[in-house]
Amino acid sequence: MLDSAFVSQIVLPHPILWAVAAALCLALLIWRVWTFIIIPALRPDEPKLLPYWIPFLGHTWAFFRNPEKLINNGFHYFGSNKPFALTVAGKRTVILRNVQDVASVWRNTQALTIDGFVVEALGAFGITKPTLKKIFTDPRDLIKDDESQARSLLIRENPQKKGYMDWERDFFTAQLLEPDRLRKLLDKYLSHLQEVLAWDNLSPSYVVPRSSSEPPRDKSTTVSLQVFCRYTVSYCSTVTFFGPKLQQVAPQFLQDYQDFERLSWKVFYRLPAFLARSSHAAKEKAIDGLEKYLSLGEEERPELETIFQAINNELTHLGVGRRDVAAFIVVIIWAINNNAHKVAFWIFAHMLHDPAYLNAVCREIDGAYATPDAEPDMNVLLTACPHLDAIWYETMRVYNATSAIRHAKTDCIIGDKRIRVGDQIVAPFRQFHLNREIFGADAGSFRPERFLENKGLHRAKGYSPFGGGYTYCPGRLFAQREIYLFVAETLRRFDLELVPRPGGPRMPQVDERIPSPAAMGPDEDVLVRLTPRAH
Ligand code: HEM
Repeated sequence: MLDSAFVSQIVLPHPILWAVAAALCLALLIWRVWTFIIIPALRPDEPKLLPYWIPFLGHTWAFFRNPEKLINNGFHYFGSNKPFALTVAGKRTVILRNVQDVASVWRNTQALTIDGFVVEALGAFGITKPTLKKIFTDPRDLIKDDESQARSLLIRENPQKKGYMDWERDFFTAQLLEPDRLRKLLDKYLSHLQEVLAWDNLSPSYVVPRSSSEPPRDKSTTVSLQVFCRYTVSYCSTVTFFGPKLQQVAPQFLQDYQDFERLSWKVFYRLPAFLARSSHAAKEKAIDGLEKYLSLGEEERPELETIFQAINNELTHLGVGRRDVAAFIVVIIWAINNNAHKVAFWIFAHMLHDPAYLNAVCREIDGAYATPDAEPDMNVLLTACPHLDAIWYETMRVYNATSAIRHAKTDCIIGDKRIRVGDQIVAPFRQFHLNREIFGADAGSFRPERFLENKGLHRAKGYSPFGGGYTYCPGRLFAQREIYLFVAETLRRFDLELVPRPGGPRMPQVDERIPSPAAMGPDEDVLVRLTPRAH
């Protein structure tokens, strides 16, 4: 029994508070019925909105925290493959589930554009508003003096008078897909790879110091697989595109860039400044280094690749300041590296946990080297290494959380649903990649053999690890070839062995705590012993 004196002391909320609380609950209920039952019934041609409880906030938190889980919830809730909608940061975000709908989004370049997303992403990386305006303006309105007009590709070689961003897209595609240019880039990449994988050049940044209790071994070393992949890929691509001068004028650049890249998701997902201080600081340092490099005269950095030389020149012609140019280029360096080293990590990690598969890949790769000291034959790597192909396709299927993103400039119809101006459209490719109807009942498991059993599977509709439409990754050929070279040169030089871990071997899983706009990272590193191979 409660003490009556105690009961008399309990202060009950004032009746007015009860009334306010009841009115709020009633208003919320009416809002829910109106928004999620009445409106959908009145407007059957609109994408249905996944119900939520807090007006305005909607699905924002869940979308940034774990978009895949939220989207899966939506798929299960509606149980059909029609587009449905979320409310993210106050905007209607339409999610596509049908491969045909994605194809019609890619085709509809009149109504649907990536520009809004580009502005948001570049803004998050610190590029200033005036620059964001300039890159979408007709260049003839910005480049006025005769000398700049005579030198600018945006004026001279741009018959459709595209704004900088659209011009850059075409330029990238021409530079990175043209066979001769691609071959030259890869020749450079290979020479840097050979230099950086030479035994005496292995970097202390990924070598794990030997513990005093470990028996000394003849010529073998333990490395962190994560850092080995991140370092090697970023080093080789940076020297390929910028030459050794960048390292000379900004010796910290590579480290600063990697520090930034590790935390870049915080910038990309626009975490509040107090939660993303270290990532912004690392980004600013990387930009400092690049700015210093760009301030050299052209003759002092002759190895800067045409692609970046042109970006630097054209942005400068438009009147963009050097700091913004440097920030712009750091974003592109991020696009080049951020996915590639994670993909390489998963390929190595799976092979190390499946020795039979590793042996099969080693045998294939040996066939690409005519003699022990020869260069690898790219043609053999690309056409006569089915196990390497299969593990590449499977890694890109399972570990790539990329999406196609578009904004509606005008109303249009996708999958018989009305898309309105201002809507954001998202096609989450991983949902297609894990679709059992396309990849079989075990679509959720990592099994490269599916690509050996069905040789055309990588051409299946719904398999789009490099996106599509007018933003189809222009680096796709370079990416596949650089990773094949990295795998080939590593396996050719070293015997790879898992370092025993407490509890026995464990294949890392995707780190779900860190949201990823593309290739996903592991929840645990893998330690690998490298021993020079006897040929
Ligand atoms: C495994 C590595 C890579 C993956 C998984 C990947 C994936 C992607 C994806 C999914 C997109 C967006 C496509 C879309 O919006 O539809 C993209 C865009 C882009 N990628 Fe890659 N990429 C990789 C490597 C590279 C490399 C090595 C380069 C350059 C050498 C590169 C340059 C770019 C650029 C410049 C864009 C922007 C395209 C635009 O907005 O028009 N990527 N990439």
